[in-house]
Amino acid sequence: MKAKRAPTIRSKLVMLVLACVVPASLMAVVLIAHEYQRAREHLLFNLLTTARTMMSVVDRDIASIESSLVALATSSQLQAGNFRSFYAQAQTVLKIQNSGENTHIALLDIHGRQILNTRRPFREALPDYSAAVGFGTIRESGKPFVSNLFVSPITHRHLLTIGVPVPATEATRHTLHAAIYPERFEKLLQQQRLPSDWVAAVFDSSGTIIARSAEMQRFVGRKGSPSLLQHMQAGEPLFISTTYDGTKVHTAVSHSNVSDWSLAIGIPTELINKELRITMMWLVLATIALLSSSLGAAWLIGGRIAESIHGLTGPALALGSGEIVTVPPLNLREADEVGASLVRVSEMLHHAQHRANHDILTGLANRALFDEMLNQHLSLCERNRSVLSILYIDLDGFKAINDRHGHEVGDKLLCNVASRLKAGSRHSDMVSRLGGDEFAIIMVGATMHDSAIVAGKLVDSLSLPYEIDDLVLHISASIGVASYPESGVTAEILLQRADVAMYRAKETGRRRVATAHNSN
Ligand SMILES: Nc1nc2c(ncn2[C@@H]2O[C@H](COP(=O)(O)OP(=O)(O)OP(=O)(O)O)[C@@H](O)[C@H]2O)c(=O)[nH]1
Repeated sequence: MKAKRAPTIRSKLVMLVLACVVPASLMAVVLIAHEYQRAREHLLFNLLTTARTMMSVVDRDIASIESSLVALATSSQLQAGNFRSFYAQAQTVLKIQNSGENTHIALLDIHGRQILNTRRPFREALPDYSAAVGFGTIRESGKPFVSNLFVSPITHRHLLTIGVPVPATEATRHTLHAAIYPERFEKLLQQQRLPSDWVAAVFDSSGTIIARSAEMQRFVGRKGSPSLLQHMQAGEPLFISTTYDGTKVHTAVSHSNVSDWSLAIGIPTELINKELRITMMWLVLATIALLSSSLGAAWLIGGRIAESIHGLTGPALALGSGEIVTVPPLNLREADEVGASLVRVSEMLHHAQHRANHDILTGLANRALFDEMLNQHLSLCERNRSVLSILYIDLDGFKAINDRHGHEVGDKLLCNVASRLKAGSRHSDMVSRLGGDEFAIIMVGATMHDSAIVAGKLVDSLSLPYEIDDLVLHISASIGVASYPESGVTAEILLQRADVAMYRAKETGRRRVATAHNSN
């Protein structure tokens, strides 16, 4: 079965970025949605409060007209039946109230006929509109009455009236009416300075539009949309209605018990949602930008880290093969620390290997390395049909130095001997200390004759005086020489032959060289 590949540093960093950015983005979406919901509720509350405020403004206006009518109804001229003077008085009241062209006053007699109308000259014949202005209702209830919208029989324009009974005897009871054109309420709505997206409209009790804060002429006299009327009839203060052209509108309605009118304010649902959509779009764009830049950075950083770690592979392999490792700067602290450890370990390994194969005192190869190298060289000699020789060296009179001057001096003497042996042999020769005061040299490519000459020179060199710690010491050396292949073909035989030759050199007077083929 194929082993599952471990994830790379890059993929881990990419996952880290995703783990950081994605939850943060989701959290932002939730917060924005929550904030939007809160803002929407606040907006709808404002919508409803404004609708109620505006309805009360309209109510106040109606009340002010009504109180003016009530005051006029008590006029002495009217009571005395002096209609000409009353006509002038009514015009003065309208002027004082600054009602302009939008409001007129009409007086109806006991039969509902218009006696006077400030819109027309006094005594001019006037049409009958008693049904529209609620003449019968006022007479029956004796209370003020606010009419619905109707078309004036005089001006043929849309009109509303507010009527009050005139206190008098049953026989002379009149009704007094203020005729108001819808523009008066349009003006009122516009004075409220609604935000540009908001539209307010006043509806009479039949659901007909009396006034509108925008596009008044297009809508006045029309019924509200079926959806709007349905919600209004159900008495809902806040709802989503649909306009004639199918637009969804968040609507707030306030109903007046004074006039039985309603005031509705609407704001297109689309406008409310648009804001959220724009915020969400920015959030998505910001998330994409953040995610791409973070992923790009993660990819780049991951690549650099991977590069630094890959830089350790070569040194690690070199360490395995026992080489001394060098690690270049990897531009990542952790990787540099691992690299430094690899270098330290390789040095420790190297020292351990050196200690295992070398003599601690003199630094020369020890017996183990001597045996290993001798066997290797013999194999090569056998394959290449070449020759080698070994010199077996034993110092003469070394014990006496030790006994007389102590081991410390003896040690220093051994080190001096090692130096002279190395100086007297070739670089390709291997000098080793076999133990105590015994040394051996492998001379690759050297015949018995050649090596005996070198051995002779070494005997001379080793016999020169040694200056150690203000002492001048004298020793000599006996050397046995054996050669491959003439003295033997194995390491054991060659070494034994050289040893025997060395002993013979000692026996025959020391400070001399003896060759194996002479002695065996
Ligand atoms: N200072 C010192 N002495 C050592 C060391 N290893 C062995 N020896 C001494 O070297 C001496 C070697 O003994 P021998 O070979 O009999 O000494 P020698 O006087 O050279 O005798 P011959 O070989 O017969 O000439 C002994 O006294 C050992 O204690 C060492 O590492 N340091």
